[in-house]
Amino acid sequence: METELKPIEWKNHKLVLLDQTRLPNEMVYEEFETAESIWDAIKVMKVRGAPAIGVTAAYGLYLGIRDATENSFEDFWKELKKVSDFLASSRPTAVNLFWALERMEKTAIANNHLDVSELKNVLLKEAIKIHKEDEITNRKIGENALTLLHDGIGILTHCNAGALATTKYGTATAPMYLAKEKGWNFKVYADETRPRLQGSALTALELQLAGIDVTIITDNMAATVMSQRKVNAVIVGADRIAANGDVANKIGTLGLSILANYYNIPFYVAAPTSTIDMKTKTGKDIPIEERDPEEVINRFGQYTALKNSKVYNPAFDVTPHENVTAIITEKGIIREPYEKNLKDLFEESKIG
Ligand SMILES: CSC[C@@H](O)[C@@H](O)C(=O)COP(=O)(O)O
Repeated sequence: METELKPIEWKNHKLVLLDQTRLPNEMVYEEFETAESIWDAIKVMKVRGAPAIGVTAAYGLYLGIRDATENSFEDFWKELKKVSDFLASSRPTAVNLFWALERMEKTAIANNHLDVSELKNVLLKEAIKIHKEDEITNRKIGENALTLLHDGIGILTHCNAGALATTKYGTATAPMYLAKEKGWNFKVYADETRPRLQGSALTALELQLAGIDVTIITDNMAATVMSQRKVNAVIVGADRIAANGDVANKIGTLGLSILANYYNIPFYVAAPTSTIDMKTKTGKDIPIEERDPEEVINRFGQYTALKNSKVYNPAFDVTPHENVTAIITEKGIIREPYEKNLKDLFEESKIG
């Protein structure tokens, strides 16, 4: 098995995605050339994780307008907006999807004086820029996060906020890759993350391939490892952070934050500023995706409950900002009062 996983690649004028639904057993790379197939890849989670969805959607938008025949900007814009709105309907929670599409739209508007063919090239360049920036951003998140950690630490993480959820390093896992580079001795506990098992199938896989000491636990074992003092910090990613610091992330994150607070363990959220949605006031305003009940009751083609069972399957939950020790971004570490400090960060960094 290859040791460096490449979740997203732009190659020979096509988008190549590592099909994450087949991990950890098979490494299958699939090529994409249409917005429709990319919409489907996001929906069925061949590609998943907030930053990775954003990067994929940016390429998807380019692929959706690449063969457009419109000559005037006005007609081209109508087509572009149609493709953008379509891609935006693939998944509702991770704000990076909307952030990347908006950035592509703004790029089109800023270059509306160009020939449509030149404009298409500018849009491809912007998608590639979004892709490349993600790697740099994650490394910076890792460097900032490392200042809060120490050699010998035990870290618990949930879902996959790893390299597979981004383009490299991940967000929650970025300090782990950097700690490994520094030769630190540390242990990671990866929650299995029911129902789709991103923790065991993806996080444990990528950390193991990187030679990082990772132990899988089922979600209901988190309290035990915390009570046994095996964990000194919890680090998770985020799908959307509201302006007041409330964090939407993979279902189960809220429970972990409550446990971490009970056991006095710092609870960190590692995310790029593109995951912070200043237009969403609080966690209550974040749309939470509900997924197919089959994810809960059908495991690997076998029912584990009666087929007609009633099932509730929210894919994300919201952790109130009171439970978050710090939000680690590429631009710095943010603490309470989140509303003020996030506002200052956006104003000082001139984001948005
Ligand atoms: C850096 S990825 C952050 C989040 O997107 C991640 O923690 C998560 O919840 C992923 O959910 P998924 O449903 O697998 O897309």
